[in-house]
Amino acid sequence: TRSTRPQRMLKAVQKKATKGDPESVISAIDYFCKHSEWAMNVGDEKGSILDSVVTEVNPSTVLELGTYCGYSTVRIARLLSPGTKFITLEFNPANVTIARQIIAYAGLQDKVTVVEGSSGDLIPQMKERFGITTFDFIFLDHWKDRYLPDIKLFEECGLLRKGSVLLADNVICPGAPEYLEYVRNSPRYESRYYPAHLEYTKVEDGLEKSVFLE
Ligand SMILES: O=C(CSCCNC(=O)c1cc(-c2ccc(F)cc2)cc(O)c1O)c1ccc(O)c(O)c1
Ligand SMILES: [Mg+2]
Repeated sequence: TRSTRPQRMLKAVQKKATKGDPESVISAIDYFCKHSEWAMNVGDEKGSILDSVVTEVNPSTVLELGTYCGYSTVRIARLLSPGTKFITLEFNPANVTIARQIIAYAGLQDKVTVVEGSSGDLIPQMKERFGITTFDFIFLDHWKDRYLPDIKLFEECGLLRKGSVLLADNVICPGAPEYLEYVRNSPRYESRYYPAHLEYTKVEDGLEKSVFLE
């Protein structure tokens, strides 16, 4: 049967990138998405903003929601200090299989744990299953209608501390209007919008960075 887009993306990485070199894996995926097939990776423009926020926060604990093929996982993992705890959640088992291979090709398999399941089920298990007390940095890039319920879940589960940074992709396209309204109007967050474009297009999109104040 016909291959899937993630499978073709993995093939492009194995063909074009250098094993153990995260930069070449990132470039190979961006090239594939620009010249072969569009895919919903955060991309190079928003990816550079992600890089700068991760570098600024220099987190000890990181959570990514929505691994997809592992592009942003590689972007984040390549910047982390040794000993950082990094967990990424993916709902789709086929994506988990591809992401693990792309992350391993970049040589970053020891830096991150890819967990299959839904954020709604897994977030309440973070403390007991992964020994997390709070997250220093969270990247939201999963179902856009899960951003708001999941940030409330982080609060309820006591997974945020004063200064925790949440960075949300696609707040304009496809959009997360309820999430934006919440973080921009809640006294518990200091929010800032980083304008950019939908990956590999000229369509307006951007990232919202929100710092937990409580
Ligand atoms: O990862 C998933 C699967 S949903 C993929 C989310 N991402 C998107 O939908 C997404 C979509 C677009 C886009 C698509 C078509 C367009 F025309 C325009 C934009 C762009 C992006 O950058 C995206 O991130 C997951 C689900 C539940 C969980 O609880 C969990 O933990 C994880
Ligand atoms: Mg996205």
